[in-house]
Formats: sequence, structure tokens, C-alpha cells
Amino acid sequence: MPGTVVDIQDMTVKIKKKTILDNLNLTIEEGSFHGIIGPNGAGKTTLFTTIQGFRPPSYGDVQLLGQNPYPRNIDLLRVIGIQPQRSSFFPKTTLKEHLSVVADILGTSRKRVDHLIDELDLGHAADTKVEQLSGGERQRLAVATAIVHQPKVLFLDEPTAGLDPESRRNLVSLLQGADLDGMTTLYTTHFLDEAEQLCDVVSILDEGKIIVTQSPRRLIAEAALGSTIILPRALHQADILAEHFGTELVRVTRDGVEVRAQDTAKLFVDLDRLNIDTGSAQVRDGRLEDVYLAQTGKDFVA
Ligand SMILES: Nc1ncnc2c1ncn2[C@@H]1O[C@H](COP(=O)(O)OP(=O)(O)OP(=O)(O)O)[C@@H](O)[C@H]1O
Repeated sequence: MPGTVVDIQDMTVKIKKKTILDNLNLTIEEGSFHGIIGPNGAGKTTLFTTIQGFRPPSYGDVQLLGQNPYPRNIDLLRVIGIQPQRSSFFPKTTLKEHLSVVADILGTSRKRVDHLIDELDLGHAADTKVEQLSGGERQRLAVATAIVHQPKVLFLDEPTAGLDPESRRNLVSLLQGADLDGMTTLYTTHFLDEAEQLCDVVSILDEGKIIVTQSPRRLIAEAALGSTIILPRALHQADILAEHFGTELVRVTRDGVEVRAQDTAKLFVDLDRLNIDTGSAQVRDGRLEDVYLAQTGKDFVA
């Protein structure tokens, strides 16, 4: 049976008297890819920094690999990997020099550097200066830097933030295929489609509390969300749709009006009766985004 890597019991974190995390309970299993999902300001980064031992809980208890991470626990810092922010790079070194220096500091072999450059598809940029790397290359270098010493626990805080859609897709497929050596990964993102693809388990964080922890597929299945029909030409009829189907099943998005239904065929019949133009309608199955709405009563706004 997998062990527990993170064990949080009744933990509250206050910053300047404001409660950021509110009586939180969470366990993270060894070897899992665990996503923390929540909107801007939900407290995801605060949760990470508390688990990493950079801030103490105000109340309650947090254990990382069976130890107390605060005050800074050097034994733990050696076995965790934190994706560095842009400012932590050596800008004038090449990508390979940068990774080699980090590997030397952490006592890891140069062979591991070559392996990671290959695995994260960075071979073409190995001799490029860090300051000249593209956004996608920098993010991949950040991941390589975090895992160079084969940590037991990896923290990825929005690894695809700021990337164009193609670079994002690339990094997600690299993370999916990456040999993370049985590491336990804690991950945050503003992209729920990405979380659905990558995570074994997600926790939804809302107003400082974790309201559910479960595998994305099971959450979607258990929520019995049915399908969503997207009606790009019905924006001017949103009120009629909301009145007929109920506001909880209808929402207006950039792409048109979305209506959720268990029985898609019947919904089309009802839409015809209401004279709604279904000509360019699209149908999609339930997604994590819909679970978020069902669980929190709010649209996911990153
Ligand atoms: N040092 C600080 N001083 C004051 N308030 C803070 C501090 N650090 C965090 N906060 C507040 O705590 C709340 C949670 O912030 P946090 O960065 O953990 O959220 P987040 O979910 O990671 O957000 P984002 O998705 O925008 O990165 C926010 O309201 C933020 O303003």
C-alpha cells in the first residue's frame, strides 16, 4: 500500500490576521500526481509554501514525509524539488551549464543532466543562454531544475503559466510521458483541462477549505453531469433558456450559451420547441470545470 507523503490535520494559516487556509485536512499519497485546484487567491501557493516549510501553520499540524517542515528542515529540503521562478536562473550561463551547476551543487551526476535534457526535449537549446530561451524552454528548464536530484516530492506551481497553447500542450505531454521516478507530485494550475489530463487526484480548494479530494474521472462520473450543449447562436436567447431549464443548468460563456442535460436527444427536441437555433451546436461530455461549478456553485475563473 502506498504511504502518506503529506499529512495535514486541522491546519489554519493566517496572514496578517486574514484566514487564508481554514481548518484544512489533506493527505497526499506516495507516487500520486495530486492537483490543487482553485481560483486566483484561493491559497494554493500558501498551501505549498506551508508544506515546504517556508511558513508555519497558525494552528494545526503539517507533516511532510513524516517530518515537521517548519522551521526550514534541511533534511527535507534535500529530498524535495521546487520548480524555480524565472529570477532563480543563472541568466548568462547556457541551459546545459545551468543544469550542470545545479547538479554539482546537489551532488548529482552529469549523466542525469544529459538524460533530463533529452527527456524534456531541450537538446536543441542546450547551448543557448538561459536569458535567450523561449517561454516554453524556460518552463521545461524549470521542471528539469526541480527534478535534477531525483527528489521524493516535486512541487509544480502553475508550470504552464504564461505559455502559448502549443508550448502548453508540449509541456503537458512531456509531463505525462516523463519518467518522474515514482516521485509524488503536487501541482497547481489555472487550466482544468490540464489537471484532468495529468492528475491522479485533485483537491478543490474554495475559500480556504478543501471541499473534495478525488480522481478527476471519478469526480466527473459521480457528479453525473450528463452532457453540455454549446449554442453559439443563442446569446440573445439566454434569458429564455435560463427560464426554461433553470439557471443552474444554463450559463453564458465566450463561446455562446451552454445548457447541461442528462438526456441530450430530449434537450435538442426541447430547444427546437423553443425555436432556439441549434445549427452550429456542439456537444461535449462532462468536464472538471462542470464539477467545479457543481461543487462550489461558481464558475471557475482563473
Ligand atoms: N505575504 C502576504 N501578505 C498579505 N497577503 C498575502 C500574502 N501572501 C498571500 N496573501 C494573500 O493570501 C491569499 C492567497 O494567496 P495565494 O498566493 O496563496 O493564492 P493562490 O491560490 O496561489 O493564487 P494565484 O492563483 O493567484 O497564484 C490572497 O488573498 C493573497 O492576497
